[in-house]
Amino acid sequence: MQSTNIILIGFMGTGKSTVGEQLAQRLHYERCDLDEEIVKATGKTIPQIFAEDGEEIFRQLETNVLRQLVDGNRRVIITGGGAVLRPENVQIMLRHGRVVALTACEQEIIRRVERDQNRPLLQGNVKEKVRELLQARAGAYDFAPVQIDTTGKTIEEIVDEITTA
Ligand SMILES: Nc1ncnc2c1ncn2[C@@H]1O[C@H](COP(=O)(O)OP(=O)(O)O)[C@@H](O)[C@H]1O
Ligand SMILES: O=C(O)C1=C[C@@H](OP(=O)(O)O)[C@@H](O)[C@H](O)C1
Ligand SMILES: [Mg+2]
Repeated sequence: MQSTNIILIGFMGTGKSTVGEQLAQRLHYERCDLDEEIVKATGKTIPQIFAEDGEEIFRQLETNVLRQLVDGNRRVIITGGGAVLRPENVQIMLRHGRVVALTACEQEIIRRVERDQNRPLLQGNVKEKVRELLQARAGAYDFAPVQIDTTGKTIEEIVDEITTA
């Protein structure tokens, strides 16, 4: 595998943060998580940013952090599920790394995110929110040349697939 950045995209709960950590360890790449960098930069949690500043500010922070992180090499850049919504971000990703999309079926996504309170867009009826957002974002992750279905796979199997893709 060439030395460059690997950029993980995918809907919430597809395992970007979990897989990214193992992938970075395996390849001896630096692990960079957009959400974590935003939290560090603002001193606020993600739900706090959404509640106090709104989604638009969060999206701007996401773009700013993405721009900074791609300016490096041998990084596993873990994005949040909505980072692909800005065409500007898609261009940055394609220009600066190998973009890998993780997918999972709807039931599996719901099972994985159900008990997590950290996703402001999924508060309330999680099943309904996931269904609505999956529809609204249909096709948004298709631009990645590598697509990996994570349903029923272990993290190790997914990392294997990414490193051999
Ligand atoms: N392949 C997998 N099989 C089972 N559970 C998984 C898998 N990948 C991630 N998870 C679990 O799903 C939840 C969401 O994973 P996370 O890595 O936070 O996803 P994302 O960053 O894409 O939102 C976590 O509890 C994680 O342990
Ligand atoms: O899909 C989204 O819009 C979001 C996904 C989250 O990251 P994960 O995909 O890691 O859950 C986080 O960035 C924020 O809650 C918004
Ligand atoms: Mg994540």
